[in-house]
Amino acid sequence: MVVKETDREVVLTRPDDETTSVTILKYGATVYSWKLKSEEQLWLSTAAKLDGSKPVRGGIPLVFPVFGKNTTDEYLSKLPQHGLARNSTWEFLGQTKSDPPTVQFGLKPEIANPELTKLWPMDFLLILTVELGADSLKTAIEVENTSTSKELKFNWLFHTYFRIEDIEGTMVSNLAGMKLYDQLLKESYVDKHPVVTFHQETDVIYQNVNPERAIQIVDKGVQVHTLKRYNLPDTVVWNPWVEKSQGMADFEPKTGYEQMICIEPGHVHDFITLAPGKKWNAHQLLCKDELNYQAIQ
Ligand SMILES: O=P(O)(O)OC[C@H]1O[C@@H](O)[C@H](O)[C@@H](O)[C@@H]1O
Repeated sequence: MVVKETDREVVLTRPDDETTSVTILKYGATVYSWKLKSEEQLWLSTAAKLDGSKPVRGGIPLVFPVFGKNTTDEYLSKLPQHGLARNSTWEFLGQTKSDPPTVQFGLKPEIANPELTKLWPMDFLLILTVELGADSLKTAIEVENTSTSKELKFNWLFHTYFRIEDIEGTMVSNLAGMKLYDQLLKESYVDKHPVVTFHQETDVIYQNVNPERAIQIVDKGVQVHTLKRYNLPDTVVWNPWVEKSQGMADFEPKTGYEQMICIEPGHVHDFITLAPGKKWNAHQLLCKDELNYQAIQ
């Protein structure tokens, strides 16, 4: 069977290749496993909670309507870090296409986490579409402002945890020349390094990354993941390294930071504002591609 639904999750398998599958937890509509020919592509903490008691540490948590912890907006500032989508149980809307196998999940205030919608009383409809290609995974989001009178102000981000072999042998390409905000230094500057490498905690937001740029994760000269984006101008690059991992109870093993890198495409530098009745769409495509070092224009 291509789509298997249980109370907790949905598993989508390629009809032509049962070793290629994606598993989506209804809580947060969180993709927490994507296997390509039996090989896991995403990192998931061994202490991740999959029982709905907290957002999943790993996979692809969804960040909406706010990235990080807001301190200025009247309503968004009341929400916890990264908003309410990853801590709400979504509705499984079913399979929408057989080739490539595609499923959808929906979230609206009536079913979202009531503790959180109380703090952020807005009208919205989110539709997440997950499409399992032969060697790719596309996650697409549509945000609709279902209010007839109020604007909807939000961030969106796919918090993608990629599985890698060894963080110190890994580099991320095609972000050179981009302006970034370093969340640890609290400073903005242009990244002049030809590639991003990792030797310590990293938490940066690249802004307005040209949509033509495919971000590539390269392990000792070999492309292991390629990330393409639509309508997601910013990219967060995060690795907690030693100390920060120690402080996260759901981050295990403690050496797990060596096998993960978060490359998170989003719209987070500023807010999207949707007029009543309007929709906004974006997607990320995780795939494999030739190594392509793109020149800075
Ligand atoms: O622990 P959380 O809420 O899942 O966040 C993890 C990280 O998410 C990243 O997106 C942020 O840039 C980091 O600052 C943050 O630490």
